[in-house]
Amino acid sequence: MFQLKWVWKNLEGCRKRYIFALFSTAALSMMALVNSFLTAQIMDTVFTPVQKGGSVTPEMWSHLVLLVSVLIGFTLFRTSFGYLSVITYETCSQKLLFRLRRELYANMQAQDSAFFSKNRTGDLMTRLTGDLDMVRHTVCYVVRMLIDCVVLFLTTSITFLCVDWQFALSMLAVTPIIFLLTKRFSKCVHPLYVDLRERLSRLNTAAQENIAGNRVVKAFAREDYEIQQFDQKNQDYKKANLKASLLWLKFAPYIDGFSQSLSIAVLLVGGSFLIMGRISVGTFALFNSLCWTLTNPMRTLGMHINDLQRFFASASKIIELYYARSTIVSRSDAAKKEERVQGAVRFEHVDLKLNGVEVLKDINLDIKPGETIAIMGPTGSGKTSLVNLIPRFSDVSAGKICIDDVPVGLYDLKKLRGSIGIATQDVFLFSDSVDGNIAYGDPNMPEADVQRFAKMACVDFAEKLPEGFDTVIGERGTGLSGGQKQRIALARALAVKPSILILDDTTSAVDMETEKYIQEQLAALDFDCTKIIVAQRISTTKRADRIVILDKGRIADVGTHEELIARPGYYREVYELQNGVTREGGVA
Ligand SMILES: Nc1ncnc2c1ncn2[C@@H]1O[C@H](COP(=O)(O)OP(=O)(O)OP(=O)(O)O)[C@@H](O)[C@H]1O
Repeated sequence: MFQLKWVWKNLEGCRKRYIFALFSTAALSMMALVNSFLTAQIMDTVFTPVQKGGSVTPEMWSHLVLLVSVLIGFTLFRTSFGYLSVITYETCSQKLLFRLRRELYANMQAQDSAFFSKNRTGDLMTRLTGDLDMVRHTVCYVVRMLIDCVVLFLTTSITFLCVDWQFALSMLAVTPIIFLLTKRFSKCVHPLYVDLRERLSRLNTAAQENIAGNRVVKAFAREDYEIQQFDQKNQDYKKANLKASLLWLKFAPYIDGFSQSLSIAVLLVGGSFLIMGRISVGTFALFNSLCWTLTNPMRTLGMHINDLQRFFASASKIIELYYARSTIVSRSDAAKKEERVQGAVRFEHVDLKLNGVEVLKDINLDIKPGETIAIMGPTGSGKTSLVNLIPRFSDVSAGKICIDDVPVGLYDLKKLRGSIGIATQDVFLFSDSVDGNIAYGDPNMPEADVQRFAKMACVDFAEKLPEGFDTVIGERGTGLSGGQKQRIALARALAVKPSILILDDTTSAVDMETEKYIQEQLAALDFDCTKIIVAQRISTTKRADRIVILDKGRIADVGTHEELIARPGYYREVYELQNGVTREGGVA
């Protein structure tokens, strides 16, 4: 039920309209009885006397015309009112959908990397599409139908009881059985819909991963395997769907059967009462014509409860996302520094544990403003994890990191990240022009600046693209080589004129000549910038002021290129390996 409360909370701004829509549904359901009443009136006051041999008087004609006119007028009114009601439901539900989509998307933007590693993309997409649509469907249709069922059933029952309680009770006798069956069905179907929702999410995740990784699939010629895997998930989803539908089919014959028995009761009991003269033809016609207003709610209630259970399963998933809070947020007392960050970075006894795995241990490092630090170490030694701590992509488990002597946790997150330019190991470019990608951090960047940073990062190849810097690249755009993508990512990081520039293996796919040019450009930046460069190539690290060697999450050594090649250790080994130098000092 908390799901409905949450929906109500989010209907803020259109609650009055929604209440109007709910009441209009109740009113419309009650109005459904009026036509039958008017028909019964016509029968008892006009048709029956005539059939009994009475003469047709002018009063009868005028009474007939009046009642038929009221009937037509009322039907027109009911139709227009119904139209207004549906429009109100639609506008409220669309408004709710728009708001939820926007808030969920904004909340997702605020999540940290732990959230994205825990939640699969396909699952998040399911929440933002199918699950949200289920919420809209419920607000707009299911609730309306449920109110219609309940009000129609209650008004008809009360009317029947008022007109002839014995006749009414004979018809209502089976209703408790139907309600018990519906309740049982609702209880049984809920876990099936939770399972169905999970299988849909798995299916979407499989499709999304397959689309994203289609090149790997093709490279390993694993299309058949992938189709087989997808088929399996598709089968699972189909089975879960069938299971949920078949459950309704198990209950439906009983519910339908008991509902249909009402018409038999009308004929048997009503017919006997009519023959005995206990009730008029009009009363019989009223019970007969309103029989559907009792049977229909009972027959369809199960289906609407079916939908409601789907809603509960979907809404729970959305609410999880809606209330997900990142642990990495700006503190309320975060310093609102306006001035430019100087770029001094200090690690003090920093430990980092990720999912229980000790990734960094007792890191101590003091980086001065403007210094260039290279970080090197074997795969998995913690280089990326170390640099990720500076913009708070993750938070330290112990110790602290200060920028300009202020702990990173005390910075406003936007200010902190706005002072850092980062080109990550996995280059991601948006489906936008080369220009747009470079100016991502500042969409108002003058074209001259874009060109300047593009030149620094050697994005000269863009001029040869079909539409130059306006060529759309990224997911749906022109294909680029790994090195070209890295250069655009570097230009994007430089373009925000950061106080701290972090390059995580950014030039690994760039040729030596281009790399040399880029390094010269980085050394001559026209703004103050501390550079932290993760690299595996000696050609990249040798120009750094200091080189930090990481090993198994600890700092194993620190020194200049000359100092490190002078002593045995990881750096010298890599140097010798990359330069073809033998132990004895010769060239291999
Ligand atoms: N979210 C995580 N949960 C658990 N362990 C993690 C997580 N992220 C990274 N690790 C582990 O932390 C260690 C350091 O990873 P990191 O990516 O920082 O290494 P790296 O030195 O940058 O490696 P590479 O040179 O291959 O990029 C690895 O053993 C990795 O498996």
